Amino acid sequence: MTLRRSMLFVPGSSAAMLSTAFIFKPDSVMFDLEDAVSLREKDAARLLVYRTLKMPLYDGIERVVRINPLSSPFGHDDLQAAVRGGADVIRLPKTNTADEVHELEAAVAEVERDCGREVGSTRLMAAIESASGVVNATSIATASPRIVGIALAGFDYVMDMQTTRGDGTELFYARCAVLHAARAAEIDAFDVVFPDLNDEEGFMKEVELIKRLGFNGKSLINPRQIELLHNAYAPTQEDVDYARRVVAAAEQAEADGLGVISLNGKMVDAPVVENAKRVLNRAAASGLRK
Ligand SMILES: CC(=O)SCCNC(=O)CCNC(=O)[C@H](O)C(C)(C)COP(=O)(O)OP(=O)(O)OC[C@H]1O[C@@H](n2cnc3c(N)ncnc32)[C@H](O)[C@@H]1OP(=O)(O)O
Ligand SMILES: O=C([O-])CC(=O)C(=O)O
Ligand SMILES: [Mg+2]
Repeated sequence: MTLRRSMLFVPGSSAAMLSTAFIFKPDSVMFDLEDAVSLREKDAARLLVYRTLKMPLYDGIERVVRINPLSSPFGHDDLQAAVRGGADVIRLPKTNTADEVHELEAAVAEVERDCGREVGSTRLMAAIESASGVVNATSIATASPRIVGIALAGFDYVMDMQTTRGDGTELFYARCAVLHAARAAEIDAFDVVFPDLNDEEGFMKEVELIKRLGFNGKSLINPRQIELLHNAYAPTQEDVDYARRVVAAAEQAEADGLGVISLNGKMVDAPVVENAKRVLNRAAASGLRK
């Protein structure tokens, strides 16, 4: 089971953060060349990220690079550095249409061919940051077999919608649309960044909501948020005990030739058993909640 609960943004212009972020053990690290980097620092950041990718610091952590849009003066240079550096995933920001993914896919294949990397080995991710992106989420999610996930990017999205971040009501439709597009395409779905580092309660409330909706995880901006997020996604001992009882009861029912059965007054049928197995797999992959 590949866990993608936490995707930690690391500004590509910060040599200090680039050389230490692995310590915090996010599931994925995202070296940013886009909005965390000022115009003056774009070239230096690209070089720093390339050098970081070439170092063996991030073994066991998925390395994502957020490039600038291909229509910007930086996008193609960013892509060269990221693909040649050996990034696992390229994250395209501000994705509005499937055609932008097709354009990225073709550009990545060309760099892969040029640098001798296996064609198809670089994965893609699209960030959806506008009303058009949300409306086109399904075609974006299915635009390329290289796409491993789509992410909702809340800050640009609320700007486009002429509103601001609040209690989550403003993101409700977009979250559901992005999530359904991802699930229909059988790829991962990532929720927005939570900006207030001191509001732990607000962060946890948001995490509970997106976990309940079905997101795989969130983009994060600060290492303090990683442990909280991983812990919230980990099953409890109680969840695991119950899941084991469900699986054992289902195996007994199967041996007895029964379909649906009841366990302590609760119906157990195929999807319930499937869910119990998922809980056990997740516990094996992530450990139990502390
Ligand atoms: C809308 C968007 O596009 S969001 C995506 C773009 N934004 C980003 O990439 C921002 C990433 N995050 C950051 O730069 C920082 O966390 C900030 C600016 C938000 C807050 O910074 P600080 O107030 O210094 O955070 P904090 O006090 O928690 O930092 C503690 C330590 O963690 C480090 N740290 C903080 N954030 C990160 C990070 N994202 N990656 C790696 N290390 C980090 C700090 O450098 C500091 O290290 P030190 O103790 O060795 O000095
Ligand atoms: O991609 C993200 O998660 C962050 C971002 O750019 C936004 O919220 O606009
Ligand atoms: Mg953005």
